[in-house]
Amino acid sequence: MGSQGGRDEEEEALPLFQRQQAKGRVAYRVFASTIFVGICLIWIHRFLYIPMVGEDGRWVWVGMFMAELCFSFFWVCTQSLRWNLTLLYPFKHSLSLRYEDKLPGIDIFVCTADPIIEPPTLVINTILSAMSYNYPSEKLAVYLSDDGGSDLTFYAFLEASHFAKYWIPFCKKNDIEPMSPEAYFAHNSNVQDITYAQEWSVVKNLYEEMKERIESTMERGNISKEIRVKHKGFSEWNCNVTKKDHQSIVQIVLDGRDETAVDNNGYRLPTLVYVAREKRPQYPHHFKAGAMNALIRVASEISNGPIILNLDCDMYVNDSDAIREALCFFMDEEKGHEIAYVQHPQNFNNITKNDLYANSFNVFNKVELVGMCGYDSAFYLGTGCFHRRESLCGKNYSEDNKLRLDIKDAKKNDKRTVNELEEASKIVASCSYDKDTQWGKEMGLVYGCPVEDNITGLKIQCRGWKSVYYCPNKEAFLGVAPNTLEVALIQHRRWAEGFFQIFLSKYCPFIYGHGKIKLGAQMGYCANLLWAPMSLPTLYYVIIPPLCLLHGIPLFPQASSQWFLPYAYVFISKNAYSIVETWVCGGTIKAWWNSQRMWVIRRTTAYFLAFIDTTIKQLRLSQTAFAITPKVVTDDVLKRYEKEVMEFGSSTTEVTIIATLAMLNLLSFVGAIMKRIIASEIDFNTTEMLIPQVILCVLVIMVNLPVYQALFSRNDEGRIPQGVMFKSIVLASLTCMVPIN
Ligand SMILES: O=c1ccn([C@@H]2O[C@H](COP(=O)(O)OP(=O)(O)O[C@H]3O[C@H](CO)[C@@H](O)[C@H](O)[C@H]3O)[C@@H](O)[C@H]2O)c(=O)[nH]1
Ligand SMILES: [Mn+2]
Repeated sequence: MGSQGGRDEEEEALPLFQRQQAKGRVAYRVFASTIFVGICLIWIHRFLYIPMVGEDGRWVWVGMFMAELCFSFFWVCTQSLRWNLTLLYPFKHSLSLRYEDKLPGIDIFVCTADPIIEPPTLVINTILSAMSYNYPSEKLAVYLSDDGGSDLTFYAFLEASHFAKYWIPFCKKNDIEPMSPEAYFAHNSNVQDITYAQEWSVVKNLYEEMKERIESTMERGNISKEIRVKHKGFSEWNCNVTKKDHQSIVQIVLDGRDETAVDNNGYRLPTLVYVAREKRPQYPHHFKAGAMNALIRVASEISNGPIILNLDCDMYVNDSDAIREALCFFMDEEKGHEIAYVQHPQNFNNITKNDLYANSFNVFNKVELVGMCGYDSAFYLGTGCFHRRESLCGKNYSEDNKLRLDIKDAKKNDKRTVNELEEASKIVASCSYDKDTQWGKEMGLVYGCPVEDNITGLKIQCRGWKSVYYCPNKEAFLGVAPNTLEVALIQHRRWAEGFFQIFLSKYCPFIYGHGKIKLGAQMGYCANLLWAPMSLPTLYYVIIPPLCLLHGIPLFPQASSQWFLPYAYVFISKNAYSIVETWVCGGTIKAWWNSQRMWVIRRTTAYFLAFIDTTIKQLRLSQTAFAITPKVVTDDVLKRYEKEVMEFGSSTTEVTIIATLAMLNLLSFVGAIMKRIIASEIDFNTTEMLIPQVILCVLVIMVNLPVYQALFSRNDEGRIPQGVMFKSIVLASLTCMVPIN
């Protein structure tokens, strides 16, 4: 007994999580410093060798200098993300030992916005996975916000609530992971394990049948009379309900307080609530931020869990212990009370081997976010994030927040009936509720920005809270990444636009965060916020050097000069480092190459268009819409994605820019060579001076190989349309004829 007590005390003294600085920091800092020296030498060279007035290429030279200054500044910002890598390790066993009977209530929020773009089967898989956590069910409440206001989604939701009674005990008993039935059955199509083979096939059949019912209802496009009579909730959908115009709908489908609401094994079920907040055309609904804020208020009426987990509808739960791990941070006796949120990386279950569209965020997840955590200012990424309700609702940090997590029981004694709770919730979910209040300003997620997550995270940190980033070996959540170029660019355009808006607003981290968050964190934020303006130097670099090559104007020191060294050193060492970084983070070399292509494409298209949009909007002060990323594609497109063939398809501005830039580099290169061949006298001196531009041009051409294929040698639907091809050739040729000096 005595020794047992001693062990407990020892155990009690231990923290619930540990912080560790990554190895190799000193080596990296030395390396980065050498690059910085190289960059300074480049500036000196640019400055000393500006062509004289009247000499060829004076202005393009100045332009190169400016572009390089931008690249340098941006590079310095990205260094802050690598300077101070800090990893966190939670101890979930200590948590169970100390707090198993004091675990707080958790509210899980799932957002969906459109039954076509985000099919209900996808949504309910997320819901079912969230209901099946290894966590006391009566302490879990799962809320779905349906901005599509669709009875089809509601129908699928109801089906899920029935199926949950089989699925949750099945998961808990057999330690099933991932807890999304779709993902689980896709990966385990054949069970050998005899002990639960029978149960397995029963559950699988139930799932398949449910899926079929939902899908056939989706195909029909409306809810049949037989189904309608089965639940009172359907009466909310009368003929006046449209996506953009309807009353609040709140349906508590499962009530966790109800001790008779049990699964097939007799265990309690989590609370399950469907919410479609009121929408009226004359009220702005603020997209996802508005949806989240409505959920915060509705949940405060019903379960009021002190911790909120926020998930996008396509992000299912992959690790059943993720809540417990997150709680280790919040419940740590010494540091826990400072932490506002615990962000997980965004991982995806549909990334191809060589990550064709650079969607995996490998380096971002494993390096840059870890770097932000070093400043206690992890980004909020909008999904896969555990929030402390108080900090999300606008509370400032103060020392005496300590362990306020067990306010959980406050709602246990709530004697209101389900009906009364629903009515109270409808009021807080109405569209006029947050008009002229602090919601969207100081409370909840911030309105008016397409990257509501980033700006909300920044605001929380500036209120004094810390935030942590936790990247476990086993992914806690898995989502769906865009699998066409178009969608990938839509997403990046939205982000770049939102980021740049933040930079230009009063929330610019250097001003707003000054004195509130560390300088490294301010710089880290800006490494994202400056995506859009970084398109300009990038465009300059892929347009001007090839044109100057064509016109015989050298822009770099000749290869034999000593000034060439800093250019070569910076270029080679930076890229070599980035290859190693990708590889260490688990990517292939080809993935790195693909990411270079996407880097050029994103910057010259999505970020550039975002730059223009933002600039125009700054003048007109209009609000940006949130373009939802579609999550399903046709089989044809999917096949090409799996074979890693790029999908260009339609004649968008983006594709035109991509094709034109590729053609421009090709034409300049070929033109330059032809000129040298035709010219009777070759001036070896300029030829040598042009070598760096030849290298640059060849690299751009190589990285664009899939673009040339899509222009000239493919005939599937994903190729670049002929109209775009002609347009790009004409545009590129015209550009080649522009005189340069
Ligand atoms: O009016 C809206 C629009 C979107 N959503 C939901 O927001 C989520 C994210 O939308 P999605 O189209 O999938 O955008 P992504 O580009 O994948 O989202 C990333 O970027 C967003 C910010 O731009 C973050 O909010 C997301 O969490 C993050 O995953 C989805 O669950 C949507 O259902 C709404 O609830 N209401
Ligand atoms: Mn998404």
